[in-house]
Amino acid sequence: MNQRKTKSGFVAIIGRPNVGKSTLLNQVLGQKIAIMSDKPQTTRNKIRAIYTNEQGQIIFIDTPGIHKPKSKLGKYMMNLTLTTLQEVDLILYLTDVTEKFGPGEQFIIDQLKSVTKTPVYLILNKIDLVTPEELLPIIDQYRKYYDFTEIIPISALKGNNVSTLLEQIYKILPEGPLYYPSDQVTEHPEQFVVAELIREKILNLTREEVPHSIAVVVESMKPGEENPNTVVIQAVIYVERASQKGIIIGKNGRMLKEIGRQARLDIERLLGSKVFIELWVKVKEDWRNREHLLKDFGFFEEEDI
Ligand SMILES: Nc1nc2c(ncn2[C@@H]2O[C@H](COP(=O)(O)OP(=O)(O)OP(=O)(O)O)[C@@H](O)[C@H]2O)c(=O)[nH]1
Repeated sequence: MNQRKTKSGFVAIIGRPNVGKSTLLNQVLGQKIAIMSDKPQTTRNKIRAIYTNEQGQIIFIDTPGIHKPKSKLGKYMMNLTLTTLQEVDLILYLTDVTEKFGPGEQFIIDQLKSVTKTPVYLILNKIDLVTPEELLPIIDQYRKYYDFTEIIPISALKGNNVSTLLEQIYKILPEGPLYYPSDQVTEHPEQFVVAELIREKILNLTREEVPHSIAVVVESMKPGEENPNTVVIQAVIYVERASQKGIIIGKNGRMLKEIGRQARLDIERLLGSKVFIELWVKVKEDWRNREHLLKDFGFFEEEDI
């Protein structure tokens, strides 16, 4: 058979918190796999989303973002991100066109200059919120600081120009095999996605009262004993202080129940089966700064695997 050659490669998505990285991944894949929230800094792990079409396969790496690290965990994540950027085929630097160019963007560009020869596409997101006249000076401003291989304005939310972006990505990717089966959209085990969905519900429902430092660990995910077509999930929500535990549990357990209910609906959609969730809340003080705890939460150096 005369098989057409496919292209494939790894693409890192970087950008300041809240610029729309998760929204873009979800738009590309058409399903909910990366966490979305209107709060900054909710993506902590590398989420790999896998897009396959007749041209080939794009493996997206959603990095935790580049910013001045404040804690040990922050420093760790920053190193993880910088190492990743050396290894990928392309970097998508996502920015929010409604935000003024400031020190945050300058910091990212400085890092890009110092660490990598990987081509960088500047992706100007949220163009649905500005006029074309407003967009041009923004493009000029970014051009002054860095020689981007491409500059592509999109709206991740509305889907504008996202197909152009995909074409431009394929343009730069080398010929290569499909690394993953074509129906696979994420490399992470379902457990990770489930934990992220629960975390998303907590952040959305508790608003400003609970910090992003909470962690969710799915301890088990098994078919139900009575009905094997159902899935029973047991997960622990880790907080830093007892007061946060109170907020998450809520009056008469109402908040925790609502978190579980909303997460269940999303997870049922993800897994395509009926789901039961049991949630616990535990206090682990100041886990951000305790190295030995990082491993518990799945933060480890690549060499350790
Ligand atoms: N109007 C508009 N809003 C957008 C667009 N893309 C993302 N948003 C909104 O911006 C907010 C942040 O989007 P996310 O996708 O969570 O951002 P993120 O970069 O993944 O954020 P972190 O996970 O914190 O790094 C959400 O409220 C999105 O709905 C867009 O193209 N247009």
